[in-house]
Amino acid sequence: MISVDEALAQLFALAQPLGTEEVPLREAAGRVLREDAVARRDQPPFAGSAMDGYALIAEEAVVGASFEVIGESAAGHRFDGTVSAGQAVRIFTGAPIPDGATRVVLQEDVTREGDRITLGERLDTGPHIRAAGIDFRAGDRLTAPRLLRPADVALLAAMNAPRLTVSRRPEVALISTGDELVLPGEDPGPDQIIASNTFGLEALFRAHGATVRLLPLARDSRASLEATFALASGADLVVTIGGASVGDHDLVGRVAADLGMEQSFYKVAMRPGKPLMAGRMGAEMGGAMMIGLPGNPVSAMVCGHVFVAPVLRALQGLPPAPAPLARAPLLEDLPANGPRAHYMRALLSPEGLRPAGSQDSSLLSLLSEAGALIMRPPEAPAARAGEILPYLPL
Ligand SMILES: Nc1nc2c(c(=O)[nH]1)N[C@H]1C(S)=C(S)[C@@H](COP(=O)(O)OP(=O)(O)OC[C@H]3O[C@@H](n4cnc5c(N)ncnc54)[C@H](O)[C@@H]3O)O[C@H]1N2
Ligand code: MOO
Repeated sequence: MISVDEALAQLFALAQPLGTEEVPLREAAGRVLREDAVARRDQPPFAGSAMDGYALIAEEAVVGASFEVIGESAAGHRFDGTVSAGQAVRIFTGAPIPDGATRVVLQEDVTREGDRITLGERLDTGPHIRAAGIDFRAGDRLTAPRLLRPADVALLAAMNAPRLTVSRRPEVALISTGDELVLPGEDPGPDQIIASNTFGLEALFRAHGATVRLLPLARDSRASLEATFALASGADLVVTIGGASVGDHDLVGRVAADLGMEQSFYKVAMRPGKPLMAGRMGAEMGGAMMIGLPGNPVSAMVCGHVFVAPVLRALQGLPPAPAPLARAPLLEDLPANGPRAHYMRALLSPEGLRPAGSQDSSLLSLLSEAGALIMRPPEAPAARAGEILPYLPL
């Protein structure tokens, strides 16, 4: 059995970054930028007003001073003349500052009669001018690789970058195994259950940028598994669920080996998720990376968060890194941990982390309620309420 860190290192060794494609800006959120985006212009491209008011010469802005309003500068429509002594230009937020003006006085701080304004008692210090290029300059870069968030998309739009080079989406072939499984909406027999983590994992993979080829449910026979594996051909990553343990009907490892899978590891010192396996499929399967998840629903989902999500990020060209952990206070004492890393389902509230009463790896209701997996390293000593513990947000 290897440690979680070793398993991740071996997975990252298998996960070589995929190729790239160009997408329009509107489809860039959630994708990984693979080539630097370069600003085509300064932002703002001119010195602009930060307020609605009057542009004038800063030295003349004293309480009681009076000015002649000689024109208007609005966003998109600059004032073409020059502001001289005793003059002001009506100006609006985002409008270019007219030549000669060095300050904007808020409209709340003046009284206006016809074409004249007089500055009132509560003048602030201004100048309410945004210099050209304070946000970014032509030639500035948003550097790759980078997972593009909505704020990045706004920045890229401002940089006038209408198309971006991003990673191709990894295609995951998802195989669920088991004679007991039926699909949601079907009529299960008395000994059957609904394939569940299949759909949780599909959602998780898609949230991490993948497209998912959802393959038909494979039965617990060599023939069915082989036929289903064949349908995975050409995918970047083959993920199986179930059939990973030591039972007579747990055939995934054996069938994958017969299909030329070169195994990197089997079994990780963690719970849930111990019977995890990974490797690379044979040439006839395109040499795709393979991850075999344990079937217990919580185990499969936990392994999805701890291993598959980081792999999907690495495939898209982000630096290999474990799932990011957060920290929060523990609300109840915890006993010492055993030799395997323990990912404990816990309720996350503003006060902190309350471990779920049962840690049975079949309980999806508890996983759904939990906002966090408390990360207990192997042999962690007992933890007291109030201690700050690392957790994986769900
Ligand atoms: N003698 C031992 N038995 C078991 C061990 C062990 O070390 N020695 N490990 C246990 C652990 S830990 C786990 S985890 C499970 C993993 O077993 P498999 O990967 O072989 O999974 P299955 O046996 O196929 O299924 C387990 C459980 O999960 C349900 N399942 C499977 N796929 C789905 C799905 N897509 N959606 C919903 N539920 C699914 C399945 O019906 C079973 O109830 O092995 C332990 N046993
Ligand atoms: O590791 Mo199993 O994944 O404990 O239920």
